Amino acid sequence: MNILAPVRRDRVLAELPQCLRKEAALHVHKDFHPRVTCACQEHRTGTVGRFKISKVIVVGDLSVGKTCLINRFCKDTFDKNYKATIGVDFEMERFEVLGVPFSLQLWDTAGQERFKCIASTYYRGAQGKWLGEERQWLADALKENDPSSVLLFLVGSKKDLSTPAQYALMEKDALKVAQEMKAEYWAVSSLTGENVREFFFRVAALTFEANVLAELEKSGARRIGDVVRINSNDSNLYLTASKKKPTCCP
Ligand SMILES: Nc1nc2c(ncn2[C@@H]2O[C@H](COP(=O)(O)OP(=O)(O)OP(=O)(O)O)[C@@H](O)[C@H]2O)c(=O)[nH]1
Ligand SMILES: [Mg+2]
Repeated sequence: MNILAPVRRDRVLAELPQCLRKEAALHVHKDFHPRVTCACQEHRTGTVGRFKISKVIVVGDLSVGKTCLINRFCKDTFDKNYKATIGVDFEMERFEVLGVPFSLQLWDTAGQERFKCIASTYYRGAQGKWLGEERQWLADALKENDPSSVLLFLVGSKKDLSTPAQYALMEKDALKVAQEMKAEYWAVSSLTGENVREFFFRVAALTFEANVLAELEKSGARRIGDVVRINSNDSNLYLTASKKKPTCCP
């Protein structure tokens, strides 16, 4: 029985959303990895789409706009009054990627120093992150995770506050920082909504892709969709038999 409400039509991804700047992107492929597309077509995505929920942790200095960014995407609202986040909040967002349900838990942490210790306990198991200028955030957040399983995004906030000339100057530096951190660069405005949806869709898509690839890797010889036959008369109790040969995967 499916007790979940259907995924909103505006959270459906049929194609890979593109990066903002090719110079600082996690990858620049036009489409999802062919193994991922194939696995989705053949319903071989394992725990992705069933139980798995990916964690996205938004970190950065106080008042840089973390809460507003999440609220613009999740609730399409914007509050010009600043209310500091205390500890940590979270929102759940459900997507459908290549026909497979996929959930992201968006964790909104406090930028204020005195709440930082609370936030750091939530970093564990995170797969996507957003960072302000302070690089200490990156070090703290990565301490709790295997860096190879984390996707990093460096987001410039409040784009509406700069003139195009000011922005162009800032972007040059930001791209350099993103390259050094091996992060994908984005610039958004929660006030106008510019790039907010594009950014979260890109996060969802790349996280989904990485999860499915990891799942396929894990299944290895035991391909997702195989059946395990148990025969008590057999000295070799566990035999795996492939139900269906994949048709399009290498
Ligand atoms: N002009 C403009 N103001 C913004 C934007 N995003 C956030 N702000 C303002 O910046 C202030 C801080 O925003 P928050 O989202 O609360 O900041 P935060 O990073 O969550 O702060 P902490 O919870 O203390 O860590 C608020 O007054 C917002 O209205 C934006 O895109 N443009
Ligand atoms: Mg906040």
